[in-house]
Amino acid sequence: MFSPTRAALKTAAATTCLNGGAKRLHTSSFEIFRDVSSLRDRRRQLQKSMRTVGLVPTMGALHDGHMSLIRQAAAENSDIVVSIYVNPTQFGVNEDLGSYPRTWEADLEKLEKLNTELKRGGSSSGGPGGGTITAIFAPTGKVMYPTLPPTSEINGYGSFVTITPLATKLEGASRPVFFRGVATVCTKLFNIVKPDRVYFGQKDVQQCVIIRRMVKDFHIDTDVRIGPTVRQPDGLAMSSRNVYLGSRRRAVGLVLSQALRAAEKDFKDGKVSRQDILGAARKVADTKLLEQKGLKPSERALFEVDYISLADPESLDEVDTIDASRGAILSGAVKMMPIEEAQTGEKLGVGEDKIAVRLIDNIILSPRD
Ligand SMILES: Nc1ncnc2c1ncn2[C@@H]1O[C@H](COP(=O)(O)OP(=O)(O)OP(=O)(O)O)[C@@H](O)[C@H]1O
Ligand SMILES: CC(C)(CO)[C@@H](O)C(=O)[O-]
Ligand code: BAL
Repeated sequence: MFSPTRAALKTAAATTCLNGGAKRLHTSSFEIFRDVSSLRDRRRQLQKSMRTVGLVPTMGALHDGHMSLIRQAAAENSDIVVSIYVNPTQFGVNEDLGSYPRTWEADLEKLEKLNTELKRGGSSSGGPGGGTITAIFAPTGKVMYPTLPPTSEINGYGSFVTITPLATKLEGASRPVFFRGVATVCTKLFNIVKPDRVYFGQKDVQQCVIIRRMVKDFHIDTDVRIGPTVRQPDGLAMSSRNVYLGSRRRAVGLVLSQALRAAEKDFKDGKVSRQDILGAARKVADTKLLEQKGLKPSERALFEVDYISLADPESLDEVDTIDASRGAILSGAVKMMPIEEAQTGEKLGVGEDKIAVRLIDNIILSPRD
């Protein structure tokens, strides 16, 4: 019988929760691994028992988007590994690594709650597919980057995985080291966990395309599964970074999903040209920006559109006309600028809305038969 090493902490010892005003320890159903060898021991044991493993890579600050990926993994595997690691190499030197939300205790509680639900679910051992969360992998920086300290410099030294030209397009144009960092850390995670299946969210659509390409080109023995984008009722895509948005920027930030929806409507109405489809999206964004610029600094939330793209689903090359047999990816990024003047009593986000926030979103325009 496997017994956890010191590195595989039982969450019982790692988390506390408030219950009726009193702090109490609660026992939990998964193990937390901080190093590679103990997790590998566990993986070998699962392999011997013919169990299947689904890996859900995350950077923590968990929300319903992450939970839906875990549910999907539970429907398709017996055991789920959730990794929580804020990977420094995917943040550019001037990006928000330092302020990226870190909510370890709350994350564990959410995972515990979900596991209870999965255990009660469809089958005797777990959710509809029988799966439950078996392990959390929360490595240290030294574990993930054992030789050289991680660098975010474009020409910095290190062992990196690069997937070009995909990594240079769309998000990569504004975040030049982003996908090098993502591909590198995911290669490490896949090597460590050896998952049968890996789960990624469509919200980060370029990441999905790149991971698929990486798995194909490096013959990585895993199946890439993509979960749908989970949204707030008004359409805003859930994202860990949404906590930075106070009510004013949150309301205006909806412009991205609204612009993409307008473009999707044109496609559904039979239009296939770039000009028509992106024109519809730009009109929504331009109108909103003009409206905001007309308001007082204490009332407005300004934003910059980084890109709105209509691209081929595999190459991510921009397309002039949608090929009906391939469909296209409609995607965009906007930067919500810091608010200029807060009102008394205004609901502000984490960081008091002084941090610029990059929002991304996309819609898949499916091939027509
Ligand atoms: N709204 C969502 N719906 C479905 N999957 C999501 C959603 N948001 C994130 N994911 C997926 O969860 C996984 C982990 O993402 P991550 O931890 O970076 O969260 P995030 O919300 O994307 O954070 P960020 O604010 O950095 O974009 C990724 O595969 C990502 O695509
Ligand atoms: C896949 C990932 C966990 C790699 O750090 C990250 O890019 C994310 O959360 O989308
Ligand atoms: N989910 C994307 C992670 C990032 O923006 O760094």
